[in-house]
Amino acid sequence: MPFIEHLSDQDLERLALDRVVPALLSQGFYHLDGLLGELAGGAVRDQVEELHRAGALQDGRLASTAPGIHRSSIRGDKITWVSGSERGCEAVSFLLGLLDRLISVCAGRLAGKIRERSKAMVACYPGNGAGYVKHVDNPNGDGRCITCIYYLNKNWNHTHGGVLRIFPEGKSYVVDVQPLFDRLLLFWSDRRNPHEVQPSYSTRYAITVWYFNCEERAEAKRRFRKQTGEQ
Ligand SMILES: O=C(O)CCC(=O)Nc1cc2ccccc2cn1
Ligand SMILES: [Mn+2]
Repeated sequence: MPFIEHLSDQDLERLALDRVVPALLSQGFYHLDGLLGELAGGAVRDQVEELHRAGALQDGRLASTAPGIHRSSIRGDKITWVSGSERGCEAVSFLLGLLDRLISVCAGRLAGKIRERSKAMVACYPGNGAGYVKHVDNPNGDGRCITCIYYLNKNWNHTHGGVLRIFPEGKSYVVDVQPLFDRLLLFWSDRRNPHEVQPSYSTRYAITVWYFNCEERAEAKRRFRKQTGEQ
């Protein structure tokens, strides 16, 4: 089913240059509503729900868990990684294509070469009060430059919790973002944007991709090869 092109190339360019880039440069984060529209946004949500129903979402891994600390007290999401080429992920692929177009226009105005990204991480907080403790996505220069999160939750309100709270570095205020349907949030992945997911009391779906700064990514790979003794 061909999706209605909700955003033309010109719309995307205007969005990138007039809103996303200025916000990233001045505040370090930006969110917008109505990215895909009801039809395509709904199709993405249906495909993510189907992944969940099919049991494709597993407990999010942790780098390390201190003995006696149960993982879900740190990170209660269930995730899977998709490239978008999988059967049943056509709408996710459409979203990723749109994000790639948006970021490539932004990249022309931002420092560093931003040309690659991660696969898409599809995440579900099951609504049992689990969240994700305050953390920085890229604290040590692993190459991740921009975090893009697309939210899928219809009829979400404050009683459901699940707010993404950003603690912008060096600022006295916090930024609360509700995980609303068809909402896109972008922020610098490094120490400028520690963030947490507050306890969620309803099923909370999101898709995250990380865009890489090529030089930082290449340097991180060199460091990794040196540490692991590979030539
Ligand atoms: O769903 C949201 O609003 C954001 C949740 C979130 O921060 N997820 C997340 C998930 C991660 C998975 C692997 C490595 C680093 C990660 C950092 N952050
Ligand atoms: Mn994060």
